[in-house]
Amino acid sequence: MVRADKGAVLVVPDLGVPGPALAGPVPAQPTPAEPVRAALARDGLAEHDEGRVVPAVGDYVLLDDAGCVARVLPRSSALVRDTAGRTSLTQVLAANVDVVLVVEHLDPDPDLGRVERLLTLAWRSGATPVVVLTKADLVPDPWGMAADVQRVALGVDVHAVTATADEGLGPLRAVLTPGTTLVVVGPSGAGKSTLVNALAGRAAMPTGERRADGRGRHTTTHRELVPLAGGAVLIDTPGLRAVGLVADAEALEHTFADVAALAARCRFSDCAHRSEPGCAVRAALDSGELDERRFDSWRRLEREAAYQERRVDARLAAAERARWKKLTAEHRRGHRPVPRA
Ligand SMILES: Nc1nc2c(ncn2[C@@H]2O[C@H](COP(=O)(O)OP(=O)(O)OP(=O)(O)O)[C@@H](O)[C@H]2O)c(=O)[nH]1
Ligand SMILES: [Zn+2]
Repeated sequence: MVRADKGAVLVVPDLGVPGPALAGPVPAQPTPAEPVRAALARDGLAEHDEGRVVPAVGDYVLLDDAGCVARVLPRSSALVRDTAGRTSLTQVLAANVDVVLVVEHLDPDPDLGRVERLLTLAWRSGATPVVVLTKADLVPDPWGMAADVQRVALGVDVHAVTATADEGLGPLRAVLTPGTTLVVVGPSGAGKSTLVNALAGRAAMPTGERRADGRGRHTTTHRELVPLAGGAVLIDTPGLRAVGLVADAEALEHTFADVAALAARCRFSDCAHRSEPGCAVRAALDSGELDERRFDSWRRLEREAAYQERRVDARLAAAERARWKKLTAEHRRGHRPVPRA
């Protein structure tokens, strides 16, 4: 699926190419499929394994005979954002993403906390993160800096690049095999568009330099699904750029595998790592094995994840209360309540 619209979605017919054949022109595909409009049910939702959902960019959908969206196929991954909505707890920004490029600049200095945050987001989605450090040409020792970032990006490939001079992009191009779907996340001005254009081999996205109106990306028309060279596909939706964190405990254990391993060695399983005896985390902080910055970053994201969880619980509880209220009211009016399975 290419784009969500009012009551309809734009879909590209599958031409039998492996992977998400949604991108339109790919080199091996001389006749690009034209996107077609497919209507949604009145509630804007479609059947999915886990109940009815809003189709997202990157979704594979099945159409019925009338050309309406009948079903959203199971998602291999989903980038989600927490919503304030009453009905759904999270909003899927992009589905079936294989690779999340976490883009961070080397100049000014990379913000390690932000890298950790975006890695957590990526792990949570089910996609594979890759860190891309941009503007290597502006610093004397990009490799040393990349090594510093690598220490907070455990088990993740870290690349230093100069997209403006097409330097260091080889390993990234190797990732972008046909059918690979990726998203790019990172702060404004990090060089995401420049990077994507270098990877696409053409101006697929407007870069900072060409935006003279000063109004930022929201004014640009989004292609949503951008075909890159080599048959990979980039999902570029406006919401992705400003995505907030949806952390969960599992994703944090992935991003902070080192801290999690230490915490597992604390004497008490509910250790708060403050002044408890036998705290392996404190010991590592004291010896310098774990640095304070990383510990604080972990703490902050843990708190956010816990908050998020409470909010989800509260919303579920409120929905349950509302259901009972309705049943009681119906009962009082003499209707027979219909218990839900
Ligand atoms: N020197 C140098 N400048 C770069 C490099 N990559 C990007 N830039 C510059 O950094 C600025 C911002 O680049 P963009 O690609 O627009 O950044 P972005 O991340 O897409 O920014 P938003 O659209 O605001 O999210 C532009 O002036 C680019 O030319 C690089 O490798 N080296
Ligand atoms: Zn502890």
